[in-house]
Amino acid sequence: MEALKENLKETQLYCPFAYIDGSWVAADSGEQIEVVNPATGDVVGSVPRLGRAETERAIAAADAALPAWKALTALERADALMKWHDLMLEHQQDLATIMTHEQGKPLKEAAGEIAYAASFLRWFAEQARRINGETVPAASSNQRIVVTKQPVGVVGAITPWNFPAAMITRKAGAALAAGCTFVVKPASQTPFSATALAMLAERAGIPRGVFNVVPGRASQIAAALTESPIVRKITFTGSTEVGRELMAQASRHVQKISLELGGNAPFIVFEDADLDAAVEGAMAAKFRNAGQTCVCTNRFLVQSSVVNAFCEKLAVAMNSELKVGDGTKEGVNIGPLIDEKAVEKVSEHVQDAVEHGAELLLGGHPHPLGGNFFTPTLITEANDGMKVAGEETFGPLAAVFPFEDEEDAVRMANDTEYGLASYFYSRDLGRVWRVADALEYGMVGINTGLISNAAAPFGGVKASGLGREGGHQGIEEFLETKYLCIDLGA
Ligand SMILES: NC(=O)C1=CN([C@@H]2O[C@H](COP(=O)(O)OP(=O)(O)OC[C@H]3O[C@@H](n4cnc5c(N)ncnc54)[C@H](OP(=O)(O)O)[C@@H]3O)[C@@H](O)[C@H]2O)C=CC1
Ligand SMILES: O=C(O)[C@H](O)CS(=O)(=O)O
Repeated sequence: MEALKENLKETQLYCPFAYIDGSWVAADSGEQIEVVNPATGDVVGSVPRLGRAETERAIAAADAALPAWKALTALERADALMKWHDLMLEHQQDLATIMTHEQGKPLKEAAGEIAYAASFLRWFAEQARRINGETVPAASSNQRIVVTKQPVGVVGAITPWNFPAAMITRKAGAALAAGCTFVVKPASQTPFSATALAMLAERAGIPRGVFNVVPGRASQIAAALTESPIVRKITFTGSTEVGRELMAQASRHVQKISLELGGNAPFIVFEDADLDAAVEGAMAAKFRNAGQTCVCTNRFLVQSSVVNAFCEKLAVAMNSELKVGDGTKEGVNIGPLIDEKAVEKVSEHVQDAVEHGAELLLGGHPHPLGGNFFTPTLITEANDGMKVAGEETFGPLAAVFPFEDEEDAVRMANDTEYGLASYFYSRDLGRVWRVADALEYGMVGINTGLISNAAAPFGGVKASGLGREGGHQGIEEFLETKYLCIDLGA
């Protein structure tokens, strides 16, 4: 715990409390969640383990804060979000240090996430002032049809450990810009990024009750959020399994719901691709956050005529560019996985693939550093009978599946229950449009391995979720449409 605070310029950003109605509070039970550094196993600190009763108080606080917050002008809300944005960037290094200690990603990558997270506050501050209604030609001359937009109200959010700041601001930025108030349960493995955000929201002048952070028992907090008719929107990022549960729970009060769930991204390399560019894109799409992102490539589908050349180039890049270690150490760009269970899953996928005929070209085992570190791994001759074909690995395993022709590639790419991100490399214009049209995914990276930015509608289809975050679509998730029919009389 001291190690983290000693590394902060501003130790007050280390906030071991929940944040409800503008107060820093403990759990009613006094229970705590211990947070462990995934690289060292050291205790980073503890936060309160809240439950149903505290969450109900947070919902009540958000409800009480709603009228005044939504009555502000769009410009006033935008200004508050921009102050929060500026404070995030002012404290970028401290926020990154907190994140690396609790989530493990290398400091440079954590600082990048802080900038990415802040970009959502700026994006939605701009969007706040462009929530437009419309008038529609009425059927009769003495009537007027007006369509207006209003905030949905109190929002309940549950977020994952892999992007502990960006997944909160991607939701809270849109919600607050729309005039909603917000209660978020962060992942238990990464609560300090969330409480630091609350500290900065408070300093930005965001009024008490507008933004609340409730670390604690996931099922109890989710129950409190979904059983409350005051909560009008549920927004979740995490596994498809939990997303399905929340969708069912949200049906009780017909709450609006956005789900950003799991993925199984294909990365298709056609024979007409620029192979060097494809390898550069592959490194970005596979190894960001040590492979622990929902948009990371899970399957490399490579045309058989270029599969050997691609694998050779990718192996060279992996060997020369990837350095595994503690994310606080200079030069490290592959940190630990989040926990032992994650290491076991990657090991299981590698072992299963080899047992079913895959050829191991690089790595294939936990890293000599031990603990939660895993050696970046490359296998080829993968096929659809392997676990890695259908399950999200969520780790540094690059699995190469050869294919024969374009039709084969599209069929293989779409052969999954997921539909979040996909990528392909081709320099044939006709192929680019044919494949982009045929891929059953919410997002398609074409000749690039990095697609995430606040200006674009991020989200998936099928088992990867519902709704979009970012773009102009992102704020619509927190608005209701109201239709006014005005009769002007005789
Ligand atoms: N589409 C996207 O943008 C993203 C998708 N994901 C997906 O999530 C998975 C990995 O993330 P991970 O955090 O392990 O996912 P989980 O779904 O396990 O956890 C996500 C959040 O849900 C909470 N949670 C866990 N169980 C329940 C429950 N029964 N009811 C309500 N909330 C619950 C967790 O709380 P607690 O921490 O206390 O257990 C955490 O805050 C992968 O499948 C990944 O692809 C992850 C990030 C982004
Ligand atoms: O949690 C995730 O995986 C993020 O949604 C991925 S991204 O937005 O950083 O690309």
